[in-house]
Amino acid sequence: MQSGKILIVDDNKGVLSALELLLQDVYKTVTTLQNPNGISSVTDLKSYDVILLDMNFSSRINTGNEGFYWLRKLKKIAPDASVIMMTAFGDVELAVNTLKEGAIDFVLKPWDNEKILATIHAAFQLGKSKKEVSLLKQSEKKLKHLINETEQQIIGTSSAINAVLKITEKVAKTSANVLITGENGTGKELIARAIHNQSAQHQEILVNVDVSAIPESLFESELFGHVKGAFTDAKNDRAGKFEVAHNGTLFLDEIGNLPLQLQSKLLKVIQQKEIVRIGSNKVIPVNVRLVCATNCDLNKMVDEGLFREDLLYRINTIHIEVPALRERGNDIIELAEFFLNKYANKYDKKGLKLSSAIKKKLLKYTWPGNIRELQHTMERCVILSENNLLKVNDFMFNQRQTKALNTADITIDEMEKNMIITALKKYDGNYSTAAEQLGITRQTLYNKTKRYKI
Ligand SMILES: Nc1ncnc2c1ncn2[C@@H]1O[C@H](COP(=O)(O)OP(=O)(O)OP(=O)(O)O)[C@@H](O)[C@H]1O
Repeated sequence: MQSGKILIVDDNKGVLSALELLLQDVYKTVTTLQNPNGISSVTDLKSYDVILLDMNFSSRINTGNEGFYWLRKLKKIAPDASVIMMTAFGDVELAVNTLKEGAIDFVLKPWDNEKILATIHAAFQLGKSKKEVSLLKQSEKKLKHLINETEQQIIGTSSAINAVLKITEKVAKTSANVLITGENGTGKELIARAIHNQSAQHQEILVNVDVSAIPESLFESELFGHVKGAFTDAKNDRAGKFEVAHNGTLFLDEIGNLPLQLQSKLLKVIQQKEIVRIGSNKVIPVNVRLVCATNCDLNKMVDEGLFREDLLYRINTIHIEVPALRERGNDIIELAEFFLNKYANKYDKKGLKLSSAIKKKLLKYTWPGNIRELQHTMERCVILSENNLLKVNDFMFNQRQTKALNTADITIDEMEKNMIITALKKYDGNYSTAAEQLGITRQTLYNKTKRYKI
């Protein structure tokens, strides 16, 4: 027996008892109503899965208008109920019109038992699917909310960061594509998330893609999806990141690392606002707000033929440059104290404070790894601290950098080694660009990294 609830509304007693008899062995609850005026007093009307509704109640004038009237009333109270109209007069045109008003099907009287059972069953299944979809949508909404909840506070009051936050707020409300640039660890991803969270699509999700982490051979599949059997490892259909981000924000991090040949594929999707999964020929429209980030100089890359100019124009309607930490003055102390509290709580070491000597040192240091480096420095310091007042000795700054700053104490070889490390770090291990910046050939750079065991 099906668990469904069926309501039959008909002024003909014979019809009611015949249908009740037919359905009571199939569905758990079968309720009959002879007078449609009783519809509004059925308190749990919304809980009915299927409602069978007669088209003609005032027996003399069979225009079907009463059916329309009661159908509208029903749909108002229980918009999700599956309503099947019943008409004794074979007036198919009228019955078809009820479909436009929200009925899902109609049956003609006298009915064929098997046919009416099949119609009711189909309506019941449809209602069930609709409820499932609605439940899924609700949990999707909750999930999206949870995903977006990772919103993090942006610390800092310097004019440099304030200018960034101001433009972030302005651009968030538009649908413009945004390019965020800045050194590693300056908070580009944080800014991308802030744009999404202040945008009209904040209820939807932000999909984060680290372009440099995707092997070239998988790029298309990751971004545009594939269908089962499209290639050896395609065991199932899979949506790409563009589809997942539909109606939300797609954050493409490290866009400067995208190989040229893939740049044209990305450009096509951005221009056409549609994707085709690998192995399929079905065109799927995608509506995403694009935010890209990079620590590369894309204009320079365009000049060098490494980045498509037309793609650059597409992605940087608005350009936000996130300043390096060393350009944010006292934000360094605000951030250091923020991370100090965070890790003091995490490692249960409350009451820690920064000495004025260490504050001076923090302000003087150049923070090549920016906020990420400061964050790690503070975590290490909290773990290793033995007193409440943190002193210079508690801090372990990036050895390479501190040495490089104090050039008087190091050899030329060490200086060269530091320069190579810094250049490779700056260009994310890209030998060609690092070699160019250092003014040596790629081969020389390669030989030197081997010699210095970098
Ligand atoms: N203003 C800020 N306030 C608090 N935390 C910050 C701030 N800026 C950055 N962070 C934190 O610093 C870390 C690095 O930030 P993020 O990952 O956004 O930098 P990024 O510029 O995207 O780095 P990458 O270039 O390496 O991708 C993160 O843990 C982030 O939460």
